[in-house]
Amino acid sequence: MTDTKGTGPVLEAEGVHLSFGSTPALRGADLTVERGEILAVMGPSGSGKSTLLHCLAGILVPDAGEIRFDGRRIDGLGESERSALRRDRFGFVFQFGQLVPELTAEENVALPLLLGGMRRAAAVQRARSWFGRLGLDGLEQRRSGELSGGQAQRVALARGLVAEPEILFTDEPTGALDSLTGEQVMALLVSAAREQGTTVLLVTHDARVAAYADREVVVRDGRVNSYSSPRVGS
Ligand SMILES: Nc1ncnc2c1ncn2[C@@H]1O[C@H](COP(=O)(O)OP(=O)(O)OP(=O)(O)O)[C@@H](O)[C@H]1O
Repeated sequence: MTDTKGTGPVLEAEGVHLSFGSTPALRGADLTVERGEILAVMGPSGSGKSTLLHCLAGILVPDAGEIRFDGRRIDGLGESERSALRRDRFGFVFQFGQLVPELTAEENVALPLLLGGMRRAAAVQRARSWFGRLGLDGLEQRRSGELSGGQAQRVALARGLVAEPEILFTDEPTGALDSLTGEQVMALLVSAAREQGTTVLLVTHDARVAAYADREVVVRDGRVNSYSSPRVGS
């Protein structure tokens, strides 16, 4: 599938509408995401940020409009194709790391590789290489209940990036952390994503979190209606 990788925008939403029953969540959302950029999606509570992220990631299917990944429409794909796309090309980190409690930290990180068909020994070895990088040395065998919030979120970050996804989708990744720990997680997220050229879509309320992005957009009433200038030097 990588032969479809082009040079245009990596992800686009055009005229996307989605309602939950009679509640309109997206009302003609347009967004273009450039390859390799770190984009913060901001906006008030209930404005449609998470719904937009879920449409772009192929989790939700819009009622109308188009979603394109690498120039190819994904909104018309069936559930199994969208699920393969999410597994093979995308990574995810949410507010509460959502580690599998029965698995050790290193098994959690290895999970996307195992789901992608990598042999267990190779997957665990690759997962382990993330622990030093994220300041998690010695925690490989812990289960999620034995980790602090910041440690668990760094494990979730390693899991989101271990398969070198083209896009990392992340929704309030530091929302459950105190501000210092949140800043550390953001700094690690940004440096790891840049190192491997992963595009990041970052939904957040928090201007301090958005400050790590190259660019910010604001969602209001289901539309992406305000663009800030790209940061100098980005
Ligand atoms: N599963 C759902 N069922 C019904 N309504 C929903 C559902 N998910 C979202 N909504 C509604 O859609 C609208 C947009 O929600 P969304 O979660 O995308 O907003 P948000 O900007 O991410 O909000 P927040 O910042 O509070 O997380 C809101 O009115 C919300 O109540």
